[in-house]
Amino acid sequence: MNQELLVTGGAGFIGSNFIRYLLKNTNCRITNIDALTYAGNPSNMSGFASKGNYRFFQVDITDKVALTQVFDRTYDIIVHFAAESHVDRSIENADTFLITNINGTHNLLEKLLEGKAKKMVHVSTDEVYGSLNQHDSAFTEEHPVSPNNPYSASKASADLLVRSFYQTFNLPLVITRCSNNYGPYQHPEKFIPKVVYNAINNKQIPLYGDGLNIRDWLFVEDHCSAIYTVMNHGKAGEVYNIGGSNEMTNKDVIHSILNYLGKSNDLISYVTDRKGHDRRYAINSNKIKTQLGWKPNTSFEKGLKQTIDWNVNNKTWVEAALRRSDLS
Ligand SMILES: NC(=O)c1ccc[n+]([C@@H]2O[C@H](COP(=O)([O-])OP(=O)(O)OC[C@H]3O[C@@H](n4cnc5c(N)ncnc54)[C@H](O)[C@@H]3O)[C@@H](O)[C@H]2O)c1
Ligand SMILES: Cc1cn([C@H]2C[C@H](O)[C@@H](COP(=O)(O)OP(=O)(O)O[C@H]3O[C@H](CO)[C@@H](O)[C@H](O)[C@H]3O)O2)c(=O)[nH]c1=O
Repeated sequence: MNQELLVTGGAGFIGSNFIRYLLKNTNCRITNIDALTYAGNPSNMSGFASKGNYRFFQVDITDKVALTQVFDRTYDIIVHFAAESHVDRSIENADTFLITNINGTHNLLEKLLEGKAKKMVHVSTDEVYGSLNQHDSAFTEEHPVSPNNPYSASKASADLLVRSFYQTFNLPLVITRCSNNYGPYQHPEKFIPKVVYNAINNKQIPLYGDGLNIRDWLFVEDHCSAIYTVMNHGKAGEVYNIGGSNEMTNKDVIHSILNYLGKSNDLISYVTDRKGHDRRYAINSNKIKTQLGWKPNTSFEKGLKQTIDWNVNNKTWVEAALRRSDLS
C-alpha cells in the first residue's frame, strides 16, 4: 500500500534517517516539513531530495498559516519529529522549546481534528520520565511523567496534550518514548559526535560532573524501524517505549571512542555538571517487543564504529553544522 505520509522535522538527525529508511524499505509517498533551524540541515536531505515520491516544504509548525499549504491532501499518517531537542540549550533559554514542542504539536493535532490526517505518531523521549537511581527498575510506560529540565518538560507537556486529544476527541494518536539515539547525521552539539570531533582534532572533551551519568544508547536505524512498526501496528491511545537495553556511563562511552580512535584518555576534561542533570535513564521495551514484534538489530559496538567512521569521513558536514550553530 502506498501510504501518504507527513514527516515533520525530516531535515534533522532522526527525521532524515527515518525518511532514508522509508525510501529504502517502502513505497510510501512522503511530504517532509522542516523549519530548517540551526539543527535542520539541508544537506541531510540531499540524498533523497529528487526522489519522485518525496517533496519538501520549509515550514515552521508553529505557523498555522504556513501549515495550511502542506495540507493540500489528506495524510494517512503524520510522524512528528520536529522539536527543539538539545537539553543544554533549553537550560540557557526555554522559549523556543515551549513554542515549538508544545504549540507546534498542538497545531498538528488541530489538523487531525479537521480530518486532514488519519493518524499521528508523536515521537517523544524517555526524558519525560525523569531520572532513575542505580538500582531502580527501567522505565515502563506506566512510570509517572516527571521531567527535570525545560526540554523534557516541554516534551512531557506535548505528550499530555496528545493524550488529551485522544481522550477528548478519540483521535488515533500514538506516543513513542525512546532512549538516547546515536548514528550518522547527529548534530555535533550532542555527546557522541562531539566527543568524536574533539578527539580527532585533539581538543579537550568536556565531561559533565563525575562522568558517571548513565544513558541507554540505541542506534538510530533501530529507532526508525521501531517507529515504522508503531506507525503501522501501534494501538491508538497507547505509549510505546523504545530502548537499546544498552546502559553505559558517559565516561565509558568516551573511553570506547578514544580507544577506537587510538587517542589518549588525557583528552578528557571534567567540567561543571549540567544543571538538573538526570543521573540515569533505562528503558523497558518489553511492550513494543512482545505486542508489536520489534527488536533492535545493531549492537553498540557495531553502531558506534559505524558512527565514528561516519563522523571521521564527514568532517566537512560536521564543521558546517557547527558553523550553522555558531559553535565553531
Ligand atoms: N536524539 C535523541 O536521542 C532522541 C531520543 C528520543 C526522542 N527524540 C525526539 O526525536 C525528535 C527528533 O530528534 P533529533 O535528535 O532528530 O532532533 P534534531 O534537533 O536533530 O532535529 C529536529 C528537527 O526539527 C526541526 N524543527 C525545529 N523546530 C521546528 C519548527 N518549529 N517547525 C518545523 N521544524 C522544526 C529542525 O529544523 C530539525 O530539522 C525530537 O522530537 C526529539 O525530542 C530524540
Ligand atoms: C553535550 C555533552 C553531554 N554530556 C553528557 C550529558 C548527558 O548525560 C550525556 C548525553 O548528552 P546529550 O547528548 O546532550 O543527550 P541527553 O541530554 O541525554 O538528551 C538526548 O537524549 C534524549 C533521550 O534520552 C533526547 O530526548 C534528547 O533530544 C537528546 O538530546 O552526555 C557531557 O558530559 N558533555 C557534553 O559536552
